[in-house]
Amino acid sequence: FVGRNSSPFLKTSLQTTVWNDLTGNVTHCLLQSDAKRDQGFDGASTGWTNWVDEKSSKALRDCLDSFSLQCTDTDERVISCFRWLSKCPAPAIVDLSEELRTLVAARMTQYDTSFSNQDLSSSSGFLQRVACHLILLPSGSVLTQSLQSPAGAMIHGKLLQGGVTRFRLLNGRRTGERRQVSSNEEAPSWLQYGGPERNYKAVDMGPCILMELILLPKGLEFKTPLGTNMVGLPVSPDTYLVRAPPKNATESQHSHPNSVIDVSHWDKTFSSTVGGLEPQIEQIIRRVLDGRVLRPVSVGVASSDKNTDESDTIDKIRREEMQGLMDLGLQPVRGLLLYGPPGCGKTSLAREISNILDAVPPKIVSAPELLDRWVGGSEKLIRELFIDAENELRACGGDATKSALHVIVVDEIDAVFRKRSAGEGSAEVTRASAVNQILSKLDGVQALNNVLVIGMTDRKELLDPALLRPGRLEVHIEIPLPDQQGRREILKLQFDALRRSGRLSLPLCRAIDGDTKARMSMRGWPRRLLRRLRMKMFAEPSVSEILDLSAPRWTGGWSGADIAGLVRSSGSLALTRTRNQGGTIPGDLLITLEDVRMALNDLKS
Ligand SMILES: Nc1ncnc2c1ncn2[C@@H]1O[C@H](COP(=O)(O)OP(=O)(O)OP(=O)(O)O)[C@@H](O)[C@H]1O
Repeated sequence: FVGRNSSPFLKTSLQTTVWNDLTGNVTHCLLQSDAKRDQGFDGASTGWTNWVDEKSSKALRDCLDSFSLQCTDTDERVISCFRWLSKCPAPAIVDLSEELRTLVAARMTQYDTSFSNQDLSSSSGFLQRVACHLILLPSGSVLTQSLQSPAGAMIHGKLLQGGVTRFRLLNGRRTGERRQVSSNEEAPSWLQYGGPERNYKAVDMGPCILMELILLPKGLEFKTPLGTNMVGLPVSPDTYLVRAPPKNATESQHSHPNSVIDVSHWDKTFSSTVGGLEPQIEQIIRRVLDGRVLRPVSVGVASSDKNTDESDTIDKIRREEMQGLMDLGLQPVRGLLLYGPPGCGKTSLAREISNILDAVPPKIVSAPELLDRWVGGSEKLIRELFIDAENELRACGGDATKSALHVIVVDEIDAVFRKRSAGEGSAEVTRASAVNQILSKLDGVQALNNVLVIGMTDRKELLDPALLRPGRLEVHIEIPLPDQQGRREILKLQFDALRRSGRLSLPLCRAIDGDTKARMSMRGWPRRLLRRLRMKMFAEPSVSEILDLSAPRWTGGWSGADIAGLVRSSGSLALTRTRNQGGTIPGDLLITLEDVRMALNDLKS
């Protein structure tokens, strides 16, 4: 796409190709609507929306419908800009109004010769009635400040990536909610009118990008920027908005960058976010990831991003190696199932895998979201999950080695993809056809090799056996309750931020690390015997007894989520104590072993 500082680029490339139709339609819509208003349909007197010429507004939306956001260049700057757009870390708006106005001004000369590019001051009133921006929302987020346009403004919207729920705010309450997913042609553009505040919430299935094109009635002008959400592009803004590629798009147009990923540190990256799962991580790397992205020929060379020649060579070697494996019939794994008791880190691990693969922003959905009450609705939602991968594979001429990897994470997979039965209830029929749909996408006639599906469940036994067979979710990895060593690692991870900011007392730090010296010492055995006796007599343990928090006596049978709960509970107890003692949070907050002991009692009772 094009940002503020990109005028030279905009003038050379976009003017003639990409935006031509759009600017033509914008200009036409404004002029036609003005003419309608001049004929007496004054918004102020007959209702604000009456000034709009519906026919030209519909033509403008049809034009928007054919837009999609794609990276069509192999230039590193373009790619990084594209990645930033689709992985924007916080809700943001990229303003494109100036670019659009320049093009509309050029267009206007065709209608009116007094409207020249050199003298925009006379026409600025007209141009100031047009605005266009991209709204970027990370998964599940909303704009920090709602948007508001004057009553009567025409707001044309188009979803370009992900999913969104759009709503209005009336007296602080959300109304008129509409949900839309997917960035393909099936997500139609919409028209809404200004007046009340509006906002957007990204559906929890990955980052969302949408475009708003706003036209104001005569007499109104855009003056102020769109508030605190506004940002500029952080990198050279040379990524473009293009029309959907023709079906026979050539390979060179869509050669997706196969980024060089150094996988030699993956195990360390994983273990910095999830604890106690080394054997499982080792299995995932060996059985799933190694076959996807090959280990670098030389780590030293691979990490030197600047040297493009060397990176290209490595990329070439990787592709050849990947192609060699494919020729031998060694297809990469397309599906991974993580199963085990709740709260043991399945979701955290899946998120980590999809982040590490760093190809296309992962789509993360909860399976119940895929159930739709309308006939064919669930199948459509499932197809939409795979549509980007399908489009890219088609653009690469069906060669998966040239396509980026698309990761799809489906949580609570048992809610939908359970064993099909002969039942004839409508819910059963919907579920069965949803299962069939995903089966065909994973390993049927429409199987996609550029996809990795990660399913998660607490109830593996409920899943349809056809889904679990080799070729589909073929690697099954159990994420069990952590053992003592695992609990110690999770405790260290969960307390890590507090420890690094100096908020943990020394005895607590020792108990987290497991005071092995004290445990192993034989000298203290009479005292230990006394302690055990006291434990039998009094229900509550004393602080001095907690030498190792990971010991079965304290946290035996706990999951990672339980341990995270213990940390939260201890923190809030310390917070209350500090406030009651008149201390300040930045200066005096210290979590002690006594806080943890009380939290243990609370959680166990
Ligand atoms: N192995 C672990 N290491 C670190 N933190 C963990 C681990 N397991 C769980 N947690 C903590 O527990 C929380 C919940 O974990 P997560 O959602 O990954 O579990 P889950 O197995 O997917 O549960 P469910 O099956 O109920 O969805 C995480 O946010 C994390 O804080």
